[in-house]
Amino acid sequence: MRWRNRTIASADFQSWAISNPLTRRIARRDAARVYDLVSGFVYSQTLLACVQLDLFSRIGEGTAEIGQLARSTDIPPERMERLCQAAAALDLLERAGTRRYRLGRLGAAICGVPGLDDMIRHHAMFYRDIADPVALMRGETAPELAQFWPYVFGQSGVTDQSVAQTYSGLMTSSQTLVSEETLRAIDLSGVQRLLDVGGGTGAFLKAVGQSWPGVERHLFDLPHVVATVGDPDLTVHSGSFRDDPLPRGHDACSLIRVLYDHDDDTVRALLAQCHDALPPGGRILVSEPMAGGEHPNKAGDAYFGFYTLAMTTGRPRSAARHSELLAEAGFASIEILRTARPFITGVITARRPKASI
Ligand SMILES: CC(C)=CCC/C(C)=C/CC/C(C)=C/C=C/C(C)=C/C=C/C=C(C)/C=C/C=C(C)/C=C/C=C(C)/C=C/CC(C)(C)O
Ligand SMILES: C[S@@+](CC[C@H](N)C(=O)[O-])C[C@H]1O[C@@H](n2cnc3c(N)ncnc32)[C@H](O)[C@@H]1O
Repeated sequence: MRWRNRTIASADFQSWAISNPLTRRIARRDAARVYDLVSGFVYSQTLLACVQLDLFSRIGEGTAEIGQLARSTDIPPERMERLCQAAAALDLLERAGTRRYRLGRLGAAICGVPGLDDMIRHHAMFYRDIADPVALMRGETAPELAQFWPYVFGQSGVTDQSVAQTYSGLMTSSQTLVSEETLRAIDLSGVQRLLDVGGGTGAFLKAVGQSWPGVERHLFDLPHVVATVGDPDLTVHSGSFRDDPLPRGHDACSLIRVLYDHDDDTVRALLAQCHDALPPGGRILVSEPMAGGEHPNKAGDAYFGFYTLAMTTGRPRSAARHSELLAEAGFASIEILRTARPFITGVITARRPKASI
């Protein structure tokens, strides 16, 4: 590996490799990947500008002309053209003639992902937090994301409904794909009563109701979060898993995008609580984006690694690490399930052993 890296790092080797028919393809591909890493933040900001200016919905299913887009967004036409050309280069838009554009494949896909628009908008804040990544890593900054998700710090005293609604709204809309992936991976047959711990406003349980209508659904979350739940089909329990016991009488419990918000001590205590609250044979389900461990991945290790750093709490964990923590809490029959889009979520299930230890 040392020899490989010394060779690739040589400028002479690089110019030889790009013109040699045998190595040309790999050299070109790696050079383009390096270019994308170097300039990726500009691509993300191009996307943010499109979203902030509502370009995709302004264009809709038809086409739009530069002058029209410029007027409706109050951007000078020459600059609007620059944005549209940049977006077309990224397949967000497509040229539909001179100075006219339609949605590109990726622009159309973004319109179809529930909540992605809001997720992209809130990245303006995340982007400011990682502007000086070294200062962030040294803990010398006061990241805004830490203020945006107040519940993570156990601020159950947060009573401001507008704060609760903003973050619950983002969480709910971003839940659709997570539920979809999770429910595709798991089989809930045999489950009679499911408790969704940290279930937010009940988006996952709503999806469970559609796929598994026989399952009785219970939600546990902080008081100011459950205050906004109005679904009569859900039984709502309010409390904090840090301070209160979990409700009993369920044969399964789920933790969807909950563990990565917290440090290992909180996770250990929460898993132990889930174990105690379940009957022997009861199932636990963990679903959240996961780090790759020995095979680091972009969503878990890069995106959520930095995201949780900016939140100043929590960390993404690999499936192997989750399995260790589950085993430590007394769970057995641990299964790592495959999802079609692991960047959306990874899924693990386990059981409290019948002869409990
Ligand atoms: C039909 C024709 C003509 C051709 C067919 C060709 C074809 C098959 C094309 C494919 C088109 C297609 C279906 C594309 C679909 C694309 C999709 C579904 C893309 C989905 C992308 C999803 C993304 C990018 C999701 C991003 C999610 C993020 C960034 C989530 C962040 C979550 C956060 C920050 C949560 C925070 C919670 C906290 C605080 C950490 O607890
Ligand atoms: C990242 S959100 C996930 C919400 C939902 N499961 C989803 O995937 O959309 C984490 C959830 O954990 C809840 N939570 C955080 N700390 C909690 C605590 N101490 N007790 C109960 N719920 C808590 C939050 O209120 C929030 O709804």
